[in-house]
Amino acid sequence: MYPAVLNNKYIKNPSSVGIIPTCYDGGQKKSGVDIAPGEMLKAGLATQIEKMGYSVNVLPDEDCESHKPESEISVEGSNVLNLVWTSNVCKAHAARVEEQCRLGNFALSLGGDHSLALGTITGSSRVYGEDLCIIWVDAHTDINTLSTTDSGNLHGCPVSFLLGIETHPELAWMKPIIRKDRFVYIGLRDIEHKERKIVKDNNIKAFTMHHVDKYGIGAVVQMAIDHINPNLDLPIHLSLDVDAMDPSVAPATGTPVRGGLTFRECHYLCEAIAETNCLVAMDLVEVNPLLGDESAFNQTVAVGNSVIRCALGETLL
Ligand SMILES: NC(=[NH2+])NCCC[C@H](N)C(=O)O
Ligand SMILES: [Mn+2]
Ligand SMILES: [Mn+2]
Repeated sequence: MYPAVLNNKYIKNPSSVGIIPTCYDGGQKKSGVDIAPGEMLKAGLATQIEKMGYSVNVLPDEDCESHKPESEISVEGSNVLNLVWTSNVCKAHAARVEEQCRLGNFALSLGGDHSLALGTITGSSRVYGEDLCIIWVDAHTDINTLSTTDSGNLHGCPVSFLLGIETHPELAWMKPIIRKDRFVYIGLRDIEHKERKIVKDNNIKAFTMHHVDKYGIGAVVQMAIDHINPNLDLPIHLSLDVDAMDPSVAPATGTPVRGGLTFRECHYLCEAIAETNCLVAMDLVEVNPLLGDESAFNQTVAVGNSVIRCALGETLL
């Protein structure tokens, strides 16, 4: 079932990277997040990764328009938008992530908004099962349910579905769900009231920016990894929302929140996760090149690409 076996466990340090672009923007309302994968590739992402010694396979962009239903469903007691469309896109994306993981390739998903994680993490969990550990790096918890979401934006909801806190028949393909004790947040600083309760009631480990200030990023990453994967023998999927970084570092994003990770803190975090040799998949989401001026755009695309390289093992020396 596993893509490859080393020491009776997972392949470590895959030598090939599958880049899976899905230009989806229907999980929120600002246009532009869908052009991010193209811009990141145009800025040289694939060649940069090849230069690190990987073989790289860039998959075609998913045709999100073809997944648009003729009509959307409405959910009682919820103002959720684009449920069917998001489900269709993420289901297709999950199959592509699953395939890359089965081939033993590092599955690198480029979004799109963070609703795409409904697909990215389901794809890797089909291969790695309940061993899969998730590190969710974000300003936001993205753990609204269909009834708690005020915005109706599904990019604020994927975690509740991934952890089995929320379900809907339309998303019944999302199996298996992720173990709550193998999920950890880093970088939080904008959590809605109802989300706080969900995080606490479900005992989900969370390192906010308060913890980063108090302990430093080095200790926070260590504690996060110790929590989900103390023996470093389980596969890790990193879901990185660029808004985890401070808006001065990654300005071109739809829901910026001040007080975020510095340039080095986010790079260090990715370097430290790479050092575990357990990383099997990564998502880079919420870059919106249309928000801000040209320099904000270039800066955000470049920082997105550089954190990806760090997660793949780029070092300073
Ligand atoms: N992936 C993101 N940027 N999510 C932002 C979510 C913001 C807000 N909590 C909402 O539910 O709409
Ligand atoms: Mn966010
Ligand atoms: Mn997010």
